[in-house]
Amino acid sequence: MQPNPLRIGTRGSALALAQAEETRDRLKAAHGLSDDAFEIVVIKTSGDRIQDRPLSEVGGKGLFTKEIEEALLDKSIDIAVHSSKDMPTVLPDGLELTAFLPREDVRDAFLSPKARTLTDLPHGAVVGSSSLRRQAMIRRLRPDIEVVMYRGNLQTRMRKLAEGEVDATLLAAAGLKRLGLEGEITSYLETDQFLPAVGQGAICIESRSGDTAVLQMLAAIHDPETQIRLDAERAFLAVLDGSCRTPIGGLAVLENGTLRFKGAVLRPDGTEMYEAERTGPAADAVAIGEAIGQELKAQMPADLFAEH
Ligand SMILES: NCc1[nH]cc(CCC(=O)O)c1CC(=O)O
Repeated sequence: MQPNPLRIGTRGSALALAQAEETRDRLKAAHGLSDDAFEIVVIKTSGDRIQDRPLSEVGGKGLFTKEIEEALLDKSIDIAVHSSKDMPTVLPDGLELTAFLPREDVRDAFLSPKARTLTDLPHGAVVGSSSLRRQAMIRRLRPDIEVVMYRGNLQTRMRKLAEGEVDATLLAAAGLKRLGLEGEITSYLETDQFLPAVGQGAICIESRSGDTAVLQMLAAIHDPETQIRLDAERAFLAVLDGSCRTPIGGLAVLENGTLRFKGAVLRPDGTEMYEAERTGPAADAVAIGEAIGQELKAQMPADLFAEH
């Protein structure tokens, strides 16, 4: 039994809170604990403060984790709950991703009051997205569409959509499902056409290396399959030095101990895409992810990620 409550650090957005609560509820169920065994500590990050510019302009990944990692290191929290998609590939010394929850839907969702799918949108329609990957993939599939920058939390984005500021938007299905907003999804973008971001749909827990009490507690809610998939995806991203400036997609799936990995890099304007795919034993997850990263690096022109 924990003498002191386990302090769970999280950002304050509705999605971040839902993820922290899901983690707490899984820990409660696994260990037969009550709510008083936990304290959810909300931490405001630089990423939450900056709302008016694309994340790729202000420094990208890391913006949503820095202040939370400082709280882990100074021991004002015990664990941090994150969207794996938002995690940099390199963590500060002394911190590790020590657990992954079972992965949610990895797909991107299409939301529009005007058309059922991206393909059905009228010529010249306006689609809102702040993700360079989604922007590039939309432009690749529909060069006629105007893609506009679209930030803000989920609720803000849905309001802008309802008010007709854009004709459609793309969001991670996982986030909408976790918020009980699955009903807002018009259709799904299948992963063979529209490769998700590395880590999409996976909640990860970060804690201090060697904090054995916490590690023991987390072991009961950890999903090893999600970890294997994320090991491959994060190794892939690390080779490409992926940040929010780079349109990159990557997805690992596991079938009977075999890992299948597909990665893609795109020119931001959607005019070029380079893809690679490979299968191998789950035990080689990191090597497979790295190999795909190297393969794409060798294929793609050096200026692919240059500003346009
Ligand atoms: N970058 C924001 C972010 N980080 C994680 C999710 C969704 C949840 C997930 O992928 O686990 C989202 C919102 C979105 O992309 O629609």
